[in-house]
Amino acid sequence: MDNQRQLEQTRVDSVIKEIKKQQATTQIEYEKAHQETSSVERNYVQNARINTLEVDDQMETNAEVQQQKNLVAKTLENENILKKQLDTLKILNDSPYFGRIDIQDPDESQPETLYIGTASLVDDNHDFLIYDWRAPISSIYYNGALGKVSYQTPMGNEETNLLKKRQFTIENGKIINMFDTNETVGDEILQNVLGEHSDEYMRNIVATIQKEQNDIIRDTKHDLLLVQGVAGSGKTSAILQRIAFLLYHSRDKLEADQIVLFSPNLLFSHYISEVLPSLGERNMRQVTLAEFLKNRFEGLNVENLFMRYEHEDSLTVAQKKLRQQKEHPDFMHQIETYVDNLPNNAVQFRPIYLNGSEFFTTSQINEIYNNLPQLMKPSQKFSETKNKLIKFLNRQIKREALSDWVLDRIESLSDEQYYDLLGNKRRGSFQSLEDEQFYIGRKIVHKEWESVYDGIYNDYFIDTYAQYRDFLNQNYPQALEAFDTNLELHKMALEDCAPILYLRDRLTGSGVNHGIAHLFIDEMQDYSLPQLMYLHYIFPEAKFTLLGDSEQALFNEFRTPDELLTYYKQHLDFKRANIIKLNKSYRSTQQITDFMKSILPDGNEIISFTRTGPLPEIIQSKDNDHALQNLKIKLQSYQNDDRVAIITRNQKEALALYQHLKRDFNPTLLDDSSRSLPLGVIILPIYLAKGLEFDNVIAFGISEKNYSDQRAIGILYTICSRAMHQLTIITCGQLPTLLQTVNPRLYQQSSLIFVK
Ligand SMILES: Nc1ncnc2c1ncn2[C@@H]1O[C@H](COP(=O)(O)OP(=O)(O)OP(=O)(O)O)[C@@H](O)[C@H]1O
Repeated sequence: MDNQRQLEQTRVDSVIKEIKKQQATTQIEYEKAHQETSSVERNYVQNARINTLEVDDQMETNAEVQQQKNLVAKTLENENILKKQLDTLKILNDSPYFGRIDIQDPDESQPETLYIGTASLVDDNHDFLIYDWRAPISSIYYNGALGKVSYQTPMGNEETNLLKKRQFTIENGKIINMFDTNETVGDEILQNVLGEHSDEYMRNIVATIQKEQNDIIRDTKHDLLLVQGVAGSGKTSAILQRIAFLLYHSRDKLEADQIVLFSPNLLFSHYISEVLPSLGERNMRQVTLAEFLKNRFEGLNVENLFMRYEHEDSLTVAQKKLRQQKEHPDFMHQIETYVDNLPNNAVQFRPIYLNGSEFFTTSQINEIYNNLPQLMKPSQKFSETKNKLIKFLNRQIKREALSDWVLDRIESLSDEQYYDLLGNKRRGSFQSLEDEQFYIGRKIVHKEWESVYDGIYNDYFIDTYAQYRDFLNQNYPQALEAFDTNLELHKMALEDCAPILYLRDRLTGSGVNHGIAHLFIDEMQDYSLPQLMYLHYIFPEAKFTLLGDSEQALFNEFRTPDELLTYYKQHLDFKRANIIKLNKSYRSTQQITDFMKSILPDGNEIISFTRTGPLPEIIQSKDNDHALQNLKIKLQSYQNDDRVAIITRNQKEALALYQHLKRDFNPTLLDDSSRSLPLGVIILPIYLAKGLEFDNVIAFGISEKNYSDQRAIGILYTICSRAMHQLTIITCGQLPTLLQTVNPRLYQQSSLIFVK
């Protein structure tokens, strides 16, 4: 192997030489392109500034400006392409590839050797020195055992014989590790990767993608892909790789901003933000459900999952029942029936105002709507009403264009303002001066009445809340009081959001976005079905990839993966749905995984990855003061640059803990607006730790009182599964029942600081 290693190193050296050569030439081209863009931009600015007072000049200027604008866009595009090439070459320069496959095609006499890396590299002879990991042929590196293998190409299925599979770890141009493997993409390299410390940013897993993860990444057949995976099984990693794959696979028709990822919180958005750039791709759009809803309910304080989680215990049985009803798909179907059969006189119109007085009154709008053919659907009537309102408005504008106030305004315009209003028209080119004044006058009135246009375009003439209230009144009168109180307080309950938006969009025919091609939802167990139904309604072209872990359901009731699939198939109208399950947990050491799986009733399905570490530690404390004392002793055992997360059940506990520790340990208390993960001691409630991982986790405040309810198992499981290397549980009082069933051999009990 030593000889082999030498040969491979020689190849690495020559590939790096080629990379450096390409870097040098691309850099020159890039600088040239950059200069060109700057000069074209300068030209553009100058031309745009040219004296626009002379009519002929102005015409010429307009045409030239448009031409220059196109030129700027073109040179900029060229510059961006070169910049992307440079970024990719930089990534390759550090580590050109991580895999090699030797294949023998049936019709070839000689085997062929291919190297696989983050991106392709082609030399002057058009030979591939490196194949992109997303190329069709590369899939056999992740999928195939030695022997006969097949892979998908755009032309159909191809077969070949896989003779060798070799893995490398290359750092700064030197082979650190290299070995041949048969079936899986190697445990040894995976061991090393997983043994490293956690970082502020998630890393890509391109060199060690596992077979079942590869199925998720390369799936292009299904329009609903459900990924159910145990904690730490690489769901998030796999979907980020999937996004990179899709961008490559459909590179002619898919752009990063046609992909939306709903992430669980802002910390998580920050945590995963480096993965795609490290693969040479642009990031997709990212949004949290809370941000998405906040944008759509401007001016209202929209409840988010965290608020709901914090207040969960204060709800009455009746309130919980009502919420369940609102989060049932039937509720959305009732809205459909309500909207589709809405009588004319029940549509809740409201006036459109201009400067405080009614411009279009409710009865005017009602009249337009009522006079439309009865057979039209409400959304058609609504858009027809909109068209008619615009026509009325335009007519009014024409009437107003030569009124006294407008003529006065024209008189007082400066030359510059006048030409601005003329736009592409030429002064003096109108049939008469009155025509020109009429033209300018219309522009002035149009500007002055812009808010009326806005009101019509943005559907302000329908009172959505009153409409929803009417729906509740007919179907759930018991829900009215709470809804009214909320509105008075400018609040909106989370369970009302999707139904209201659905009602509004279905009634007005607006809100639908055909431009989104893929929608990803992480932590899907936290979404209600009405929310998903609404997202499917407004993103009708989007293929959905939903990932989650039923066991980590902090907010909703538990459903098994198969129940979920059936449930979604029944209520979400997708044609080709598929579920992929991941059972192997990669994040934590075997000791931590074995411990956390023993908390779950059916945890046996979880397979731990064979990476060893210390047993989880349970420190029993007799009361809260003692628990704090133990916590402080434990914290002293860490170094300043360790990242230690103390995870509590809720924000109140986190805050109390922060007060106790702030003097001695300078901890960081995270809340739902936090965006980054500093080193040192971090305190956070579990819902903010979703999707994240830490070298060391301390679960604090675990007591029988606090952890005996229905949600306790899911919460404790989620807390424990955030730990990569070390897990400590500090209890308060005797061991809670849910830990009593855990086999004592799976943890170490710290007796040193235990006081009876
Ligand atoms: N194939 C792989 N190669 C290297 N590391 C991997 C692989 N799969 C997963 N990991 C690592 O395992 C850890 C957990 O992965 P990830 O966060 O994607 O899991 P998850 O299923 O989304 O977890 P959770 O649901 O608990 O948040 C990460 O550190 C990730 O880098």
